[in-house]
Amino acid sequence: MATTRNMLPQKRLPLASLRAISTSSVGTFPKQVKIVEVGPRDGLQNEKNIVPTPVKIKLIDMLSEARLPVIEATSFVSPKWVPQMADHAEVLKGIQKFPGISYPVLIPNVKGFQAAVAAGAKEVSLFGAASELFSKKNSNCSIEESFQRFDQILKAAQAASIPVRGYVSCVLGCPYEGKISPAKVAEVTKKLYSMGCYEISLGDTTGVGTPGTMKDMLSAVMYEVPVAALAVHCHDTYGQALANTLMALQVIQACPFSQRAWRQDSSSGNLATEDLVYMLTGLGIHTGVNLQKLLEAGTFICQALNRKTGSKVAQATYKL
Ligand SMILES: CC(C)(COP(=O)([O-])OP(=O)([O-])OC[C@H]1O[C@@H](n2cnc3c(N)ncnc32)[C@H](O)[C@@H]1OP(=O)([O-])[O-])[C@@H](O)C(=O)NCCC(=O)NCCSC(=O)C[C@@](C)(O)CC(=O)[O-]
Repeated sequence: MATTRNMLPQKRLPLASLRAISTSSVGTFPKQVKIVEVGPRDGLQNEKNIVPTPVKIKLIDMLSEARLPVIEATSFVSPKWVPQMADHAEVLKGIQKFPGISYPVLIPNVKGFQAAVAAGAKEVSLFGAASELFSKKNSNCSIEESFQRFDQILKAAQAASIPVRGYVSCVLGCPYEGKISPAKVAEVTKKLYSMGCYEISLGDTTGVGTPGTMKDMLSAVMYEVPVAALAVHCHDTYGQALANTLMALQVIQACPFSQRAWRQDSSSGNLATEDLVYMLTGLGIHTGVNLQKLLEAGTFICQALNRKTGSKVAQATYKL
């Protein structure tokens, strides 16, 4: 059975994920954006060598110091599928929980949900796909079967008063199926929303999207799901993540049904959080993130992994 290392694109570190809430407009952009940092999960899950648990914990603590409002800490998936995340319970228990910061974890099924809650998770994220083949390769089930799993998770989560966020992968293309229709993305997203996910993050898993395809996809999804429940998760494999993020911010802000509130989530293969924060700050958009401390967290994980940073802002700041 293949692992996700073969299924998902190789990623540079550090990673960024962003979720935006706009309370009023700055030109055509939201005034405020909520960034969901996914580096400790989405980035480290693809590392060739197992990253030591203390390194993961220190990274998350440094990201907390940088005041990322949401930090996806780990995933309670099968360690046979993703050995990198096998220390999920130790990571979740070992990190400092800063007031006002949430630390959701990824789960694929009820078994993962129960293990996550036992380790102290207060929020979980489930993940589906708009591509049948990707669903099969990532979760060993069809899209329809994944809904049955989600139903079980959402019932268990409701009983435990745990909020559930949803991901839809391959919204702008699939590594196995190629083009994915916006209508299919809208259908899967609508299903997750109607089942009870409070927010759905639309993932450009392989980073093939462009501002054009982002616009078309979002237009279809926004027709079916309230904008306030949407987020985007943009990988940077083709260098489009910042542009796609910008387009998503504009499209959603322009939506007449958005009531000036929407959520965005942009992650990467990988868009560096530093670059994202730099761009948003330049647009006058508030994130609450301390860029200097974020740069320090990026430097820490790159040194720990013996990796050159993928962040242009870090390269420029430190003249790398
Ligand atoms: C879903 C399964 C488990 C199905 O995998 P399966 O092999 O069909 O599962 P199963 O139910 O037949 O169980 C097989 C074994 O796994 C165990 N097992 C079963 N569940 C769990 C669990 N939760 N935690 C720990 N162990 C588990 C289970 O107990 C059993 O153990 P055994 O009896 O053989 O010793 C598997 O396919 C899996 O774990 N997949 C996760 C793959 C993954 O993590 N991918 C990356 C995340 S998705 C992503 O990155 C996209 C995203 C979110 O970032 C957005 C984007 O970029 O677009």
